[in-house]
Amino acid sequence: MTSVPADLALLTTEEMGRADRLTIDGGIPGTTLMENAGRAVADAILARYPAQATLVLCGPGNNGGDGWVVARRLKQAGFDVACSALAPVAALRGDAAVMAARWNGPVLPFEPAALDGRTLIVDALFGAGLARDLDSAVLRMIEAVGEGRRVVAVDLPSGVNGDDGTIRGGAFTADLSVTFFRAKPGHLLYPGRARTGQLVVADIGISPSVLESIDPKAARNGPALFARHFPVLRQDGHKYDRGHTVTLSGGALHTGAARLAARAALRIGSGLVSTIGDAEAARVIAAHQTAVMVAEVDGPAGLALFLSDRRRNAAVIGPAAGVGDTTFAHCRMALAAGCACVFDADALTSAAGRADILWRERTADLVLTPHDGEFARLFPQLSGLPSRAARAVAAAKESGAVVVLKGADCCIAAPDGRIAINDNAPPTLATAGSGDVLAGMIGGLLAQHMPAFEAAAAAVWLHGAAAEGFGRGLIAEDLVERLPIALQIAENHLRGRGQAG
Ligand SMILES: NC(=O)C1=CN([C@@H]2O[C@H](COP(=O)(O)OP(=O)(O)OC[C@H]3O[C@@H](n4cnc5c(N)ncnc54)[C@H](OP(=O)(O)O)[C@@H]3O)[C@@H](O)[C@H]2O)[C@@H](O)CC1
Ligand SMILES: [K+]
Repeated sequence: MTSVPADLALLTTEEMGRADRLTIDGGIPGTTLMENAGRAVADAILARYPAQATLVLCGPGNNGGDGWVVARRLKQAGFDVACSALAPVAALRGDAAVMAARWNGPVLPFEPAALDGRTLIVDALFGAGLARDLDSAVLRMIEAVGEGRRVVAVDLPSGVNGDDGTIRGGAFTADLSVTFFRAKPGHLLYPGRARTGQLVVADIGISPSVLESIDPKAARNGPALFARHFPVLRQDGHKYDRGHTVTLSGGALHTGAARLAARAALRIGSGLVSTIGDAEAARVIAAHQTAVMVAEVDGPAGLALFLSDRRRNAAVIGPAAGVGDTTFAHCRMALAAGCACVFDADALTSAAGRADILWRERTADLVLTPHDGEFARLFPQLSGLPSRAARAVAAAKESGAVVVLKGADCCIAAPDGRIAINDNAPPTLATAGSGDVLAGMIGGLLAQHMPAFEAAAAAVWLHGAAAEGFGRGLIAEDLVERLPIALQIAENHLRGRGQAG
């Protein structure tokens, strides 16, 4: 078994290199893999675009090797094709040299003039082997390609770092990227994701069995990642089997966030949910809630007493809680009570500069849900890491918590190094209260005894699925009401009726 589901695995460039080597060592020649790779790109083009004047930009390594194959295959299919090679063809080595020798069409100098009259550009300059920033000759070519032409990237748009989606000096913006065997983190992480265009993952003859020894730690988030741990509704089940989520409210004028979180926890299946707050807040909450229970709880000591009932097994602290010592004390009380905790929003800001106390006092599952600003306050020492994924993984290792680094490419990281990258969130999710709903969803799944990493991954994916297709006008309340639809979509995926993943 691999740490992440084999179908959803994302491979770093080093891991992909191992997959290639294991396959070649297993008896499939490198030239066969390269021929399969080039054919897959050509087929993806032929399936989408009419015959047209095409330029294939070939780099000095095996990515360029794929390019010579694409050129030959498109020419065979009736395209008018020329190649332009970054390095002298005579200097090519290995499989790439073999494929270049099989090309019997024009090879133009690597100059912007080569683009004249060509409407389709195949970018086969660099893929997994990108080792440094692009030089001026390549940047000039990218600029000359401009926006009027269609770009198809082989493996990755040149300039995108496959490991983390960062850009090395500049990068092509592709309409279509065809990668091999498995997607790479850089396809899903911004800014790389914005350069990737439509992503096709092609089978080039590498057996999924190589993943056993590679044991990748990164995955695209999807139902298969959390299905095994998702709460099952038993015919003879009872609401008390499905946990009790507690969401802590801010003051009387700040109860909405905890109420949203509570309703989301209930919708996602928590058997019981309580929203608690001080005397004034409790009265406001009581005027709004029906299925969610309300309790008056005053201060950290009151919270400790309330949570001493072990049936209240998950707590969401932070939404509109207020920044300061009281919220920090609430976090410590929740940890001491031994329930699973979600710390969000003001809980995270309140912990800035003293978060190590929380990491030491953690007794059960803990999930942190920062956006980038909260993350920087909580983990200032990690802000220099090059990507959001790297920051999330390092923070999870440091805190012992599952870290949900929110954003369009939300990263969910576990202390053991696993990371799920989410890609189903529409931009409409960036709306007030959306984070409160997510925190409540995670709390509701923790209450149902789901392990923290899978609970967080499931909540993030369902949050995206709930928003998908709604369009403009989505508000946080809609998300909660659409959770049953999202749950149904997840079930359909798992029955193989939805899209892969
Ligand atoms: N392995 C396999 O069997 C299979 C691999 N496949 C394909 O191979 C690709 C990986 O091939 P790869 O490892 O040769 O790396 P690649 O991306 O071609 O670049 C390396 C070359 O670029 C150069 N270079 C790097 N950065 C540069 C820069 N900024 N500016 C200028 N030069 C730069 C670098 O030079 P060096 O650093 O050595 O000086 C080296 O010459 C992979 O993405 C997939 O498409 C498929 O065919 C399936 C089978
Ligand atoms: K490329």
